[in-house]
Amino acid sequence: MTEGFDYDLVIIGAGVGGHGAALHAVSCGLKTAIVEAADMGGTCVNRGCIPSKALLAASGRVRELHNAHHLKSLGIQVSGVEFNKEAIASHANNLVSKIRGDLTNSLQRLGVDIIRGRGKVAGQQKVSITTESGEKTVTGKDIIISSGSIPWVPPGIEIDHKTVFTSDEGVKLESLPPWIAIVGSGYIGLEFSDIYTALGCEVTMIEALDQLMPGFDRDIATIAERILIKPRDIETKVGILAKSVTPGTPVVIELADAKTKEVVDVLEVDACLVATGRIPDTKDLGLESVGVETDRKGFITVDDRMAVLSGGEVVPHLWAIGDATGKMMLAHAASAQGVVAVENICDRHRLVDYHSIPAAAFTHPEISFVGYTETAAKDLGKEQGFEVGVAKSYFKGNSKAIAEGEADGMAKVVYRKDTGEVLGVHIIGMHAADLIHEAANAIASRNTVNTLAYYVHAHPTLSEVLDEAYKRAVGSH
Ligand SMILES: Cc1cc2nc3c(=O)[nH]c(=O)nc-3n(C[C@H](O)[C@H](O)[C@H](O)COP(=O)(O)OP(=O)(O)OC[C@H]3O[C@@H](n4cnc5c(N)ncnc54)[C@H](O)[C@@H]3O)c2cc1C
Ligand SMILES: NC(=O)c1ccc[n+]([C@@H]2O[C@H](COP(=O)([O-])OP(=O)(O)OC[C@H]3O[C@@H](n4cnc5c(N)ncnc54)[C@H](O)[C@@H]3O)[C@@H](O)[C@H]2O)c1
Repeated sequence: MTEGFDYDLVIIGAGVGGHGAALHAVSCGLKTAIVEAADMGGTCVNRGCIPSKALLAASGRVRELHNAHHLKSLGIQVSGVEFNKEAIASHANNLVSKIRGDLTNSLQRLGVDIIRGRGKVAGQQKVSITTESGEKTVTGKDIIISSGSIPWVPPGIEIDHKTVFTSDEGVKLESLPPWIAIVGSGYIGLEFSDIYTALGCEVTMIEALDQLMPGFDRDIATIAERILIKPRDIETKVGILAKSVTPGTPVVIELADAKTKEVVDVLEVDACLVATGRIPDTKDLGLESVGVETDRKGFITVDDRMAVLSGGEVVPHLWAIGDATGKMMLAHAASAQGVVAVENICDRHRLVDYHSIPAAAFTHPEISFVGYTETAAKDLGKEQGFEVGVAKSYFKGNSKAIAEGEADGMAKVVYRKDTGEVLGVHIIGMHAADLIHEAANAIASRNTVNTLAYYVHAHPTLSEVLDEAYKRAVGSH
């Protein structure tokens, strides 16, 4: 332990980012404390990844069992499917309690001091904490801020947490409204439309930009629309802004043209889920005590070592990770950033390689990607003077997918034509979220399609979809 300090490292926020940083800090021999104002595990464990994936698992089964045509093709007949909303909600809730308990125990077992209360930077290498039993100050040689994010609700939208709500309430599955509007077609909008339609709700999806799923590769978004939106009970309103949402029975939504802002229609629905993005939870963190200002949106500015910057200069011994930095609002990115921050605290130079961090939407089927979209790769190619190649392969040509009767989907590899380096991979199809890691590792090691095309994949597996795409890229198939 560093002399003169209570701790080597004090972490503010025990979400996935703070947890990942704490585990790595202990393995590096740092005496560590973690400060948490609310629920251990933060957004991912309590209101994000974990409960939403539990709901997707249960609702996905319901969808599958309702699909008589699909079951019949496998020789199966099911006479009626019943589900209990409360029991599905309990499955999610029980999973949250279990993972939160496991996360807390893992910290305790490793000797991390958990301090319950609201932490605040109180000058260099000092954190003050408002606890139930009063104010307490601890010193740390280094401080990591991992305070996370909260839902962003656009002006004009009123939340009553019952008829108009965000994912914070959505994951509790308190109601199954017959007709629900979902504002936003990003990750949360997509995943919840999957849950609600599987459980029998009618959905109207409202997206302000002129494309659904604007963050995804265009080919993937087109297929996603064909598989995940069109055949389901989902009406879409694209290029349309939810200008005002008023809670009640019914919920009243004023729809405006996103460009002119003029009201074009009024919707009356049973409920509304607002999934319009997230903002950093960085207010009242005492950053001014060390001369740090957040950016315009409230994110803490950091370099790729995760050191906090003020006016472009590194603030000594202060680090920030996770959603609060806005670099990539994903759980695994937050904990990877935590590991990188700790490595640098230990004087081992390490940078976050965002290019190789994968992302996934856990819809049925799943969508996943890593690296550049085709459009972004082509822009980069123009700038740097290289040509971009694209190779696609389809689940309908994959024996395992056909055996499962789930042969809808595509894998797309985007690569440099001159060197063969893989720039991006995009998959939609069965188990896409698991399949992406081979591509993520390939990008992390800057591997090329020329090498990857000769790696051997077990047969028959879904991983052969990617194998096929690499082989097509080099023209061997
Ligand atoms: C519905 C939903 C589904 C999601 N699904 C996925 C998914 O499938 N995969 C994925 O990768 N990501 C998913 N995410 C995103 C993921 O949850 C976040 O990227 C992740 O939680 C960020 O971790 P974090 O540690 O930065 O912040 P958080 O998890 O937000 O944790 C921050 C913690 O800091 C605490 N805190 C804040 N201020 C203070 C303070 N002053 N003092 C003490 N404590 C403080 C908060 O109480 C909180 O517990 C999902 C998000 C949502 C909303
Ligand atoms: N599987 C996962 O990894 C996962 C799942 C859920 C959430 N998350 C994380 O949570 C974050 C938040 O998710 P999200 O879906 O809320 O945000 P998002 O940024 O992915 O999508 C928000 C969408 O809402 C639209 N929008 C904003 N205001 C609008 C308005 N007034 N009317 C109509 N449309 C409007 C935007 O154009 C955008 O397409 C994501 O950035 C993601 O990092 C990840």
